[in-house]
Amino acid sequence: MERIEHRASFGGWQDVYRHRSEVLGCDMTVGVYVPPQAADGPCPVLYWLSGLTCTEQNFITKAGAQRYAAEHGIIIVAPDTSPRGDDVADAPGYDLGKGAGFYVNATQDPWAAHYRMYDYIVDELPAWVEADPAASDRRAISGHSMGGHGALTIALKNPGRYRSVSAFSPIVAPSQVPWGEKALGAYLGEDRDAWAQYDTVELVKSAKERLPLLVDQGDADEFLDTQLRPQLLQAACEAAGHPLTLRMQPGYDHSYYFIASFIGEHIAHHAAALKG
Ligand SMILES: N[C@@H](CCC(=O)N[C@@H](CSC=O)C(=O)NCC(=O)O)C(=O)O
Repeated sequence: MERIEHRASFGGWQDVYRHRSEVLGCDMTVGVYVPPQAADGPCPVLYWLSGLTCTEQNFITKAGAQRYAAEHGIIIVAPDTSPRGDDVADAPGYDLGKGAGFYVNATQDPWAAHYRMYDYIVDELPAWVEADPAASDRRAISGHSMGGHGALTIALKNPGRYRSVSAFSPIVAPSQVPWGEKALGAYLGEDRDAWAQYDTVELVKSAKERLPLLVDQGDADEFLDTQLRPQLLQAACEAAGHPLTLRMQPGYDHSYYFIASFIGEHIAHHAAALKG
């Protein structure tokens, strides 16, 4: 493990680490914000999952989350979005391969060798984080777009592991939209039954824990009707009796300007759950 960035921020530290992932078979970079409260004892951890084309840098440089993490005493862990390296498979488009891991465990060649982002986020990354005495095992999870899909599916598939979950502009039904059909088809094969285990709209039907979902969605989002389709989540939650707060935010697009506008409210939401 190597610390490759270390910058003072709101009384704490915005760090970036490179560490070996055995699950992914490559080195990974991870942003870790450590609030000032960590000097006095372990702090809860919010895991942030970024979207297509992102590395750990997008969230830590654009979201403005450090101010709120420092206010509430929350560590924020923001990993890269796929395995990396010369021996890792890739594809020409921005929506498959490097930068587009979709938070699944791939079963198909050439992806299966490295693309195990689900296991990395659920198990290996928290084990690495929680080996540090600054971090507690009180966890929350959030993300944007592909990362919103990751946060929602991971929380729904792991009852009891997270105290709260939220998402910005998530892909809620990857089995029904072009980004998801392309990625799940490549990573999992053409059997659509295998896709359901990574599809929020499918997972809410039989969720074992009714963890409330907080979702913010801009109504001027360029991907709203083609890739995101939050009304599918609303209908699935209503049918299943799953608690959902879906906030359509007028005028906001898909960018980090949107995330920066509401990240403080999301961190306050997670802080309330993490304190309890
Ligand atoms: N047309 C874009 C598509 C990539 C894009 O918009 N990525 C979003 C996430 S989309 C869903 O996961 C993003 O977060 N980009 C990084 C940023 O800093 O804004 C393209 O070709 O890049």
